[in-house]
Amino acid sequence: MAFLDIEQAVFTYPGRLPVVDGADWHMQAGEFHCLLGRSGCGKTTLLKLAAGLLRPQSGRILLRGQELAEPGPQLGFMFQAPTLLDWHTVLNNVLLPVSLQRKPTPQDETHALRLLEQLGLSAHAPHYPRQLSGGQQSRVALARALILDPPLLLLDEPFAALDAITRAELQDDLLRTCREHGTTVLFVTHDINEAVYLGDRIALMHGGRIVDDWAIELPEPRTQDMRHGIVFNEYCARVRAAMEKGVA
Ligand SMILES: Nc1ncnc2c1ncn2[C@@H]1O[C@H](COP(=O)(O)OP(=O)(O)OP(=O)(O)O)[C@@H](O)[C@H]1O
Repeated sequence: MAFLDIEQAVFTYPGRLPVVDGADWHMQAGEFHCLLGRSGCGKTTLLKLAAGLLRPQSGRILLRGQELAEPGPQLGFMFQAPTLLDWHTVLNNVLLPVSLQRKPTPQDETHALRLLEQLGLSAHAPHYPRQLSGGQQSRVALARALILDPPLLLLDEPFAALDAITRAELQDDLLRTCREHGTTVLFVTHDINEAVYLGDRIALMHGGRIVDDWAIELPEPRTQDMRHGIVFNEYCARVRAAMEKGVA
């Protein structure tokens, strides 16, 4: 039994051919999994199945061996747009998942402030989202996704709208924070370089299925200078060739 098992999952939007068509994917606890595939191949749909936001018409999604019925506090989400609430401060945005369940305690506030500190945002806790840059807003969204210490974090191209340098900084923040918290991560991207940098494993989706799942054996912690190394670029070339062929 893995931490998250997707077994023969099938999902079809009404009036369409199946988008997810017998996908099998198994994720071990504490690993960083990247889901890579061409645009429109069904990555977001598979992520929503893994989150319990959609139910498969056949097949099963098992979290720690239990069939997933609906999204719960065991899951943190982060999407491409930070989707912060403009009328709440940064601190209250981070606390939102707590507020939806109960009144935040002083301990919750301390936790939120610690996450903001880890992400270099301490000074912005009393500010409003409109006073922050795009990269800072993404960091707030990441802190919000982590506030309930979810064992599983699902991210759908969260850094796609950011410039290259901010994106690299956020990638390092994400890796460090998830390692510290022992979070299992499912990260959707169509950027090969990003997938190789972040992933312990990369799953390749094509034709509604996972057609390959590679272990990326780069040293830990990852550092930006690895991107220029031979091994890193060999991984990128291998993954690109598989994506171009459509199969591994
Ligand atoms: N709500 C919906 N209703 C009908 N079809 C949908 C819906 N959502 C997605 N699709 C279709 O399902 C297919 C897969 O979409 P999905 O967003 O899962 O792909 P993706 O790999 O994440 O794409 P991208 O990389 O471009 O974000 C696409 O053809 C899309 O048009």
